Amino acid sequence: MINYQEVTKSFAKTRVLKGTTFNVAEGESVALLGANGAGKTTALRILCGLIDRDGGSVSIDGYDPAVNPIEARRLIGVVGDREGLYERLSVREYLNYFGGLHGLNRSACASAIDRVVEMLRLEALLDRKTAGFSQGERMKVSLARALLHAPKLLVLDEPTRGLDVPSVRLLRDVLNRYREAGGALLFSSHVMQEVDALADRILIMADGTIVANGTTSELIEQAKVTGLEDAFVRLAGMEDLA
Ligand SMILES: Nc1ncnc2c1ncn2[C@@H]1O[C@H](COP(=O)(O)OP(=O)(O)OP(=O)(O)O)[C@@H](O)[C@H]1O
Repeated sequence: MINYQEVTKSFAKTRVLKGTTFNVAEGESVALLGANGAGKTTALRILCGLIDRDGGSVSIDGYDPAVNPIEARRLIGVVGDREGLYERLSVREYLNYFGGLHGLNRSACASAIDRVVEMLRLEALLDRKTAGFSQGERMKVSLARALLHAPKLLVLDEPTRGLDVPSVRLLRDVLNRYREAGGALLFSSHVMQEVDALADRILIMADGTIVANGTTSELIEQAKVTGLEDAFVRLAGMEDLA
């Protein structure tokens, strides 16, 4: 469903992506690991059509997000590193607004909101304005927005950052239910436990390229170590820093 080929991107004179290549199949869950500044957010933002790439090609079910952004965004739900809530809107108003942007009519929007509210246990927050929401509440609302149009692929940038244990468990439960319904996931993370629990396959990013790609056990075997964290450190070339 995702075909990401030889993508390049620079900011001023800094080359961040130097030919990044990976695929994600329909219904697959893939984690993107990399040190701080490796380029994970940049790669995900290009995939979602939020910034332009310099070179290479990106396709989501045949749609290039830079050329067909509306078609591409219909297929994906995005939970970014900045949640982008509108603080003057209540959760209900916010979800209604995004339902409208996705072209859902009034009744389709109402049932989509009911579905995500139930899934994320948002009932008590529904008529509150989002100003002052905690990190966990903000994540839930972002995820509700991302799931509203029942996308085939969810893209999440460090989804558990700043979350307490119950919120992480709720997130994991929602993502597992989404996957059971056939959805694909691509998420970045620094938390090995979460990667191990959620990903079918792991991509390790270093110096602007994907340097390793495999299941947890394949990466451990390739690195000749005993755990995922050690495999990550070795394959990402960070042993001198660790
Ligand atoms: N808009 C921008 N302007 C200039 N430099 C940028 C911009 N966005 C990202 N960068 C730079 O690109 C590099 C990669 O950043 P990116 O956010 O993609 O990394 P990351 O792997 O997501 O890191 P982290 O794990 O810390 O979130 C960094 O050196 C960052 O400073």
